[in-house]
Amino acid sequence: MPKVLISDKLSPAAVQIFKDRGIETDVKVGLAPDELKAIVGQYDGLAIRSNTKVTADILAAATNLKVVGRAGIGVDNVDVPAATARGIVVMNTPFGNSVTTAEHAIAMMFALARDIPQANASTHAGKWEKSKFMGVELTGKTLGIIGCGNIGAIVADRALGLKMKVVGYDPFLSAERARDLSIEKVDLDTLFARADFITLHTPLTEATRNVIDAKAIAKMKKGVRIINCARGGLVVEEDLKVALESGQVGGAALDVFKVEPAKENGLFGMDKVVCTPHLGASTSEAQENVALQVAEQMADYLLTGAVTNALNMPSVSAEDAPKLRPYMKLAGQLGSFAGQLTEHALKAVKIEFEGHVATLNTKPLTAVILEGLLKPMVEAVNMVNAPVLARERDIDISESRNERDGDYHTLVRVTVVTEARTRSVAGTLFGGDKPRVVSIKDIPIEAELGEHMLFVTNQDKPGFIGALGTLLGSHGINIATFHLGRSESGGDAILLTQVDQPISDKVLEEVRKLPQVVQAKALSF
Ligand SMILES: NC(=O)c1ccc[n+]([C@@H]2O[C@H](COP(=O)([O-])OP(=O)(O)OC[C@H]3O[C@@H](n4cnc5c(N)ncnc54)[C@H](O)[C@@H]3O)[C@@H](O)[C@H]2O)c1
Ligand SMILES: O=C(O)[C@H](O)COP(=O)(O)O
Repeated sequence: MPKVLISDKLSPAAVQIFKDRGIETDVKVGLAPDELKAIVGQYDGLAIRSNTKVTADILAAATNLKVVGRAGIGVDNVDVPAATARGIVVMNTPFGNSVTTAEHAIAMMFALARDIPQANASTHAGKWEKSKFMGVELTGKTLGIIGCGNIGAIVADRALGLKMKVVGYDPFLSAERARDLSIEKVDLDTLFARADFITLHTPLTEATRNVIDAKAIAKMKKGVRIINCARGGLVVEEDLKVALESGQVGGAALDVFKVEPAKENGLFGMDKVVCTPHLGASTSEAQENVALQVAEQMADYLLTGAVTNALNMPSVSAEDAPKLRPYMKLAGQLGSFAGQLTEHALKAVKIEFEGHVATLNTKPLTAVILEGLLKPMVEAVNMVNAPVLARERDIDISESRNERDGDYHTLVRVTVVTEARTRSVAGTLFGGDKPRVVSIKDIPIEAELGEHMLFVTNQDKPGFIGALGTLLGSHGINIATFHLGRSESGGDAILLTQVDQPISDKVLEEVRKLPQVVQAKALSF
């Protein structure tokens, strides 16, 4: 039975889902890194929010971990490359808290426009400072949205409802999507020049880090109000402080900080600053959504292999997972076959899907093929990190799909280009779920791959098969299956035989010395 650790405060709905799905669940919130490191090796899944830092060090101790589930959006607290390298799937819940966070940004905008937190504190203090708090109307003002993804788009929608003008900067926002959202797409300097309010909704990346610094602030309208409900590192807090003091920035509403938990910060106590402690996602609705989603996704992955919302692996639906299972085996075998035959640097891999398989989600099959292919060359490769490793090695990967049946109802062909040659191997499923190799180097053959195999290319001449059988017999090697193929009579021939024990280097050398043999390889699957 898989075991999951919940290490941040999640709605109890998550525990219930895990329990209902037969997954043992421990809840241990607030563990110090060393405490987490000491126990993480016991678990198959780790469910977190933003508090748990899933570092490379923690992952190194997570010897059984298969999935990290982030109940929320940002995964900047997870070392995703380190997880990928260890074959650990990292998934999030990209939509569960978007509305709630967008509403928080709008609430922050109102708070800034009308000094609500300051007026609230003053009124509670019995001061009745009616003339002190003079706000601004939002109607007719321009809101600049930096990052127009899920949350940015909802903020735009709400702002348009408030009769604001909305300009947006997002290099990945298409003109068509901007039109659909009624956002005027502008460049960053134009946004700075036109916006009365600026709200940030990008992830924290190298491109977005410090996007609001002194230089950027100098390009903004005097008195601009800035809202950050995305990530702390987007704003240079020291520069913001200077701009608030000078009046260049008229107010700032911050839900996120460079260092969290933010117990001390240079902006705290400033008159024009409104702060909340990373509450963007904190509504009962959003927390219920993300907890349910993450638990379902993690349970699906651990129990069925279905992958949803993974950041480092292609998605596989629960419906597709059983259909893909026999193909995963076939794909792994074909990749492994090609990888074990490869003796030179890989330049390109061409993967063709024909017939029924082309109607399925083939991305996971490509990942498994690459895993099999790279295994003889790269230590610790798995289907999660194989595409990354292949890219790092400049291997050109192409995939084609043709839903029409060819000679077979379903076929996967892997063609490998190395510095020395181009070689292909193809396979199908017999009876819907039994992998068979049906062509090697374009020579037809029909073979089931077993644990220990001998693959030989030879000249099609009489006497070879008898000689090989005698040689294997003289070493006490029992032949389980024997498959032959040839391009034409007397031409190139191939032989693939399954034997009951591994073939030693000594036996292989003797096979290679048989007069007709061009190449002989012991393969294992
Ligand atoms: N305060 C909170 O509690 C809270 C809650 C939820 C999400 N968030 C944060 O909000 C952010 C946005 O979440 P989302 O769900 O909208 O993400 P999203 O991926 O849907 O949208 C992010 C957008 O940013 C854009 N982007 C990327 N690089 C950019 C750049 N250099 N300049 C401008 N735009 C760029 C992307 O194209 C995308 O459209 C994330 O960082 C997330 O972690 C915070
Ligand atoms: O990225 C997110 O989803 C938000 O920052 C929410 O973080 P939290 O789950 O720690 O509140």
